[in-house]
Amino acid sequence: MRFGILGTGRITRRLVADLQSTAGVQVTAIASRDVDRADWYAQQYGIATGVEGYQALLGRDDVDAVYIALPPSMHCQWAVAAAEHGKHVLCEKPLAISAEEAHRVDAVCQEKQVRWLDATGWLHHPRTANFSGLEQRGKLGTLKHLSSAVSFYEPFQSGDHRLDASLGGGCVLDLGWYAVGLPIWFAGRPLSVYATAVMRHGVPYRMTAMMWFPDDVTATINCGYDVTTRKWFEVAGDSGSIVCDDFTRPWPEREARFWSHDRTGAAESHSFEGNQEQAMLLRFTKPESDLAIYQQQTLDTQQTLEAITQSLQNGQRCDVVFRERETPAFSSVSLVPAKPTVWFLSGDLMFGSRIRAAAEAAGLEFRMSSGLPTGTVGSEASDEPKDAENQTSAENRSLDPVWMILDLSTRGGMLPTLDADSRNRFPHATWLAYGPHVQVSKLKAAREAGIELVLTRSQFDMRLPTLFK
Ligand SMILES: NC(=O)C1=CN([C@@H]2O[C@H](COP(=O)(O)OP(=O)(O)OC[C@H]3O[C@@H](n4cnc5c(N)ncnc54)[C@H](OP(=O)(O)O)[C@@H]3O)[C@@H](O)[C@H]2O)C=CC1
Ligand SMILES: O=C1CO[C@H](CO)[C@@H](O)[C@@H]1O
Repeated sequence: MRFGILGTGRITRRLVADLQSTAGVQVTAIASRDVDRADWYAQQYGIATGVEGYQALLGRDDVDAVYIALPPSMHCQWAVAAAEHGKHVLCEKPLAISAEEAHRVDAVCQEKQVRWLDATGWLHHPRTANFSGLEQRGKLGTLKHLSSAVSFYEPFQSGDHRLDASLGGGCVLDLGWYAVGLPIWFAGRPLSVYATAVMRHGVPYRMTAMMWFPDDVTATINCGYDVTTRKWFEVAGDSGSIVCDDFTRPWPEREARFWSHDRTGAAESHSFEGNQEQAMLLRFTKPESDLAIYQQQTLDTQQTLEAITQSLQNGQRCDVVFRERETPAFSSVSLVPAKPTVWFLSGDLMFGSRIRAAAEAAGLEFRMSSGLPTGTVGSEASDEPKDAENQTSAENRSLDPVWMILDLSTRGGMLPTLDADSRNRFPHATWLAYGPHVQVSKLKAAREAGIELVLTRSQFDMRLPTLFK
């Protein structure tokens, strides 16, 4: 994949090297507002072309994908413009400055059939799959509380966008992206948030928030610009905890690490090699790798940060109202033989990673979406060209759900749409619904809707390791 870069700032300098050292990736052009700066960077980093202005880069035939490394307020505009030019979009975090903008990026990329991902590196470090996988998760017991803290002492350059509200500045969108993203990754979508901030330079300078999740899971987070460098989290269950002190990026010259604790204080230390940015780039550029779980994480993080901002403004605890993706990840055309798939209807990324592990252990594909996929299985192949750009969507279309798993704690629920018609679209699927044992009426409604297997969360938990075998 041939990349063009928008912007010549601090993060660009770091990511160019990762782009240039990732297999299958080339950097062919870099654009700046100032042509001399573009040329200087091109020469300095061995990039073929320096381009004046971001728009000119989008028109180039030697660019398949853009890396957007601009201030946050410019992300949506340039991500949408890139997608409209048929370019894949790798955008720096935060994806946008509002949930509405983030969903616009998602919708346009889906419509134009280009891939998108935000450049949150830690999600792709090999360590992350380990600390959120079945084995570590099992040691926690039932999840209860999460904490995270991300800060840097005044990491500014002159005229820094972090201190300019009109450019999307402030620690909420910047460092809160990591601190809030962490509990979402483990616990799924929060129900509500409460936040308070120290304001300086017209932007949130230090922010502390509380988050509430289903099943009485809670989280406390802190981020800011006037505290020393911290990038830690603790995830605690009723029988153990995981502690990590470098989750956003390993400390320089040290391996990535975390510790698992049991209730007696015995700690096991884990360390990992790996370059998270290269892992992210490989995932982004390989057509067969599914980005849906990361895109959902992005959209849910953006929505939660919006509720945090609302709480800062009105001083109240705010519900987080999630909107679903406009264009579903599954559509009606099958171009290649369908692959048996476990489809998880939920926003719970943590549980999703466990179901993925169990599905993959049984040789099944895994997909997750928060809305019911549209389309049918095994419909006629279309005359759409099978070129490289279409491979990903073709691959997505060739899935045959053999399990449809419905998380009843998903907000709004999906039962009303589970009529016979929608179920008939997936003729090979066994339907399973699960939810907290206290949600008696939801479990009953699922049974009445004709779902074959209705389980409490703990029953599902116990059956999961062997369910698909
Ligand atoms: N993933 C990660 O680990 C990190 C991510 N980031 C994210 O990357 C993005 C960029 O951050 P960073 O590289 O530190 O920012 P910089 O200010 O260093 O660079 C931003 C670049 O955007 C361009 N730009 C266009 N318009 C403006 C404007 N009005 N003001 C300032 N710059 C402008 C400039 O390039 P030019 O003039 O050449 O067009 C500038 O060099 C942010 O969203 C940030 O959150 C940042 C650090 C780490
Ligand atoms: O994502 C980021 C990671 O660290 C930086 C501090 O140097 C942040 O400000 C930045 O935006």
